[in-house]
Amino acid sequence: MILNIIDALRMSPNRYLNMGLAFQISIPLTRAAPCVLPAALDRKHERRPRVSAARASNLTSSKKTPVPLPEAVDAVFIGSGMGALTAAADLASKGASVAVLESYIIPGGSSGWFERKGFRFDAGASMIFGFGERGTTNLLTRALATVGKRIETVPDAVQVRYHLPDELDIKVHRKYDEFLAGLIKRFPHEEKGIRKFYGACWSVFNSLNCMPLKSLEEPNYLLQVFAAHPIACLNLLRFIGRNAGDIARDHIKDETLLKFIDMECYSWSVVPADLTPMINAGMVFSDRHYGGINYPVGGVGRISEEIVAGIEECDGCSVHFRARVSKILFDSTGAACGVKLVNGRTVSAKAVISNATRWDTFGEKGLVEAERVPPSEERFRERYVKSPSFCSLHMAVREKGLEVGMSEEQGMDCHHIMLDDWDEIETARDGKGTLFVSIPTVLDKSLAPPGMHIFHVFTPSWVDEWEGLSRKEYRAKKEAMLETIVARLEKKLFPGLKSAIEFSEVGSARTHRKYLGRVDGSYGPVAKKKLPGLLSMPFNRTDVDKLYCVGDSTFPGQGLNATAFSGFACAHRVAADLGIIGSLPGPIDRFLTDLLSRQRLKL
Ligand SMILES: NC(=O)c1ccc[n+]([C@@H]2O[C@H](COP(=O)([O-])OP(=O)(O)OC[C@H]3O[C@@H](n4cnc5c(N)ncnc54)[C@H](O)[C@@H]3O)[C@@H](O)[C@H]2O)c1
Ligand SMILES: CC(C)=CCC/C(C)=C/C=C/C(C)=C/C=C/C(C)=C/C=C/C=C(C)/C=C/C=C(C)/C=C/C=C(\C)CCC=C(C)C
Repeated sequence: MILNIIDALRMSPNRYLNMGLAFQISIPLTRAAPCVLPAALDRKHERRPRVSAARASNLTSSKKTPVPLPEAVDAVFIGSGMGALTAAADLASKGASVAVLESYIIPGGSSGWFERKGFRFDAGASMIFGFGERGTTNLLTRALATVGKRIETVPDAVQVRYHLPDELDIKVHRKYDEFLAGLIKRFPHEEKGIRKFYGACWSVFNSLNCMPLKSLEEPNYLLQVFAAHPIACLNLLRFIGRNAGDIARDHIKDETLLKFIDMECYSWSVVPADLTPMINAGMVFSDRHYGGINYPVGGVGRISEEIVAGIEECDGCSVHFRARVSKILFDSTGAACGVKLVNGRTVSAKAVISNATRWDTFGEKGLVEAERVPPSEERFRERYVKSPSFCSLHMAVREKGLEVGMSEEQGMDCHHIMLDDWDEIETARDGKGTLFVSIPTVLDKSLAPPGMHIFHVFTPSWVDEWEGLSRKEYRAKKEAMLETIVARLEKKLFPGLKSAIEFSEVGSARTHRKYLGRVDGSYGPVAKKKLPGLLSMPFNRTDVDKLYCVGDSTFPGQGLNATAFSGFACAHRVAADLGIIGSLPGPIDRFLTDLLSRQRLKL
């Protein structure tokens, strides 16, 4: 869901140019001293002054003199999504030299942003998990703290309000008891089942939330975590091969309630409960009541801006924009040893980490040449497919015109999910399926001028719907999507919306493909068939020596908090491989890791 570059350049070319130039920064080549890090997690919040996106980008660079791309680093990252930034920050904090190469002009990938006429829009992610203060699952708070950063957030009292068929109007309150009371009121005959299903989610979450979260393919860590938390580990083993739908069906019989649970899963995993791993459901359905959903003041883009600033404060570490990688380089042993950019420049590295999707890394036109793609990637493609992309509407809306629809009962919650017909949940095209609505100005007024709201509305959409159109037809299709979606929202949620819109922009699956560098603009990999929970999702190592993946193509999948986990896990495995942290003796480590991978791949 990202901006149209032509419009962006038309509106403010210098700004984007400046942003690009601001990041032509580099570093000395030798191994760096560890940063003076990290800030304690309980450090007092500091409200940062609001700055424009361009200025904020310039400010993220703590280094005054632009320096060129490094020739060699410990770890080079392809892309700067949340997975890569977390891993880079963690490695930087451990003393490794890192270079992050991002093809776009700002960091964050799906958690990026753009500005128009004094409005700051979130390009993608807007409902943020993992920003809590307690436990170990608050991985975004931790990713920032790794490089000494922290962001002020606004707690959201309601995670989401569902407006579903069968007049199912459910608010997911931050307070668990309030959410449960609302659901039980609607399905009193299923009280026991509801408590059992969501109770199982808590059981998963509590087990995760008591242990340090690192790489599951680092046997030394696994042994330690088993020794320190045996009950929690055994409990996780009980759930790791299961899907949420199976557990829901163990306890619940009412078909409408089961459809609601499908929607609860679909709203973030884009597959129904049957295909949604229970570990992930446990995280999402519990963290929203534990750490809560918290909106970062100044917009979602602040997270990646701050992590970038933190990385750049570490010796030997840098982040580069307009730095598109065209291929991964290999040495004579077949191990990855660096990357080549589209401009012909190269960076050598002891570890190469791809934050591009699996398809963009190993696919037909991917970063790894066909003859080097290992057979395990074929197995991945047998199990996972690309989810659809989204069509996104970004709208600046006058508060005044909306008052008609904003009765106390209707409420102005930040996030809404709307569906008119259960059969349309996954399949409907042309804006007739599930609508996701995010109005971040409900929580943070600073994103828009006084009296204005930001609406980000999106719906699943496939790239094939947008291919083969002339320029005129493409524009007309965007217009038609806008009309259909606004009409649906006016009818059910926001009367007066149409006339309150000051301006709008529509992003298609093609927009996502282009600006996120994601194949077909896909939201991420989803199970092709019913799989044993998370068991067959690849970890960070690949079958190519010294080449790692990070981000939503790796365990545990989509979501900022999930990709932050993959980042921590990746940094841990890479640090062990580079000898930065201790691990079991090499051959034993390799034997155990391979054994674990082989067993998982059979599943
Ligand atoms: N509310 C939410 O939490 C929410 C909402 C929307 C999306 N998401 C999810 O957030 C997750 C974040 O994903 P992620 O960490 O895997 O990454 P990402 O897709 O967000 O970022 C990848 C980055 O890599 C860059 N890139 C790709 N190929 C490149 C190349 N060849 N050279 C240089 N740069 C290149 C892209 O420009 C992009 O910035 C995704 O799962 C996404 O679906 C979450
Ligand atoms: C040996 C073995 C293998 C094992 C052993 C046992 C153990 C130890 C285990 C462990 C495990 C672990 C650690 C795990 C972990 C996990 C995790 C961390 C997970 C996470 C997850 C998360 C997630 C999934 C999240 C997500 C989210 C999302 C996606 C969101 C989204 C949202 C949306 C899109 C919505 C929007 C809406 C509106 C706007 C309305």
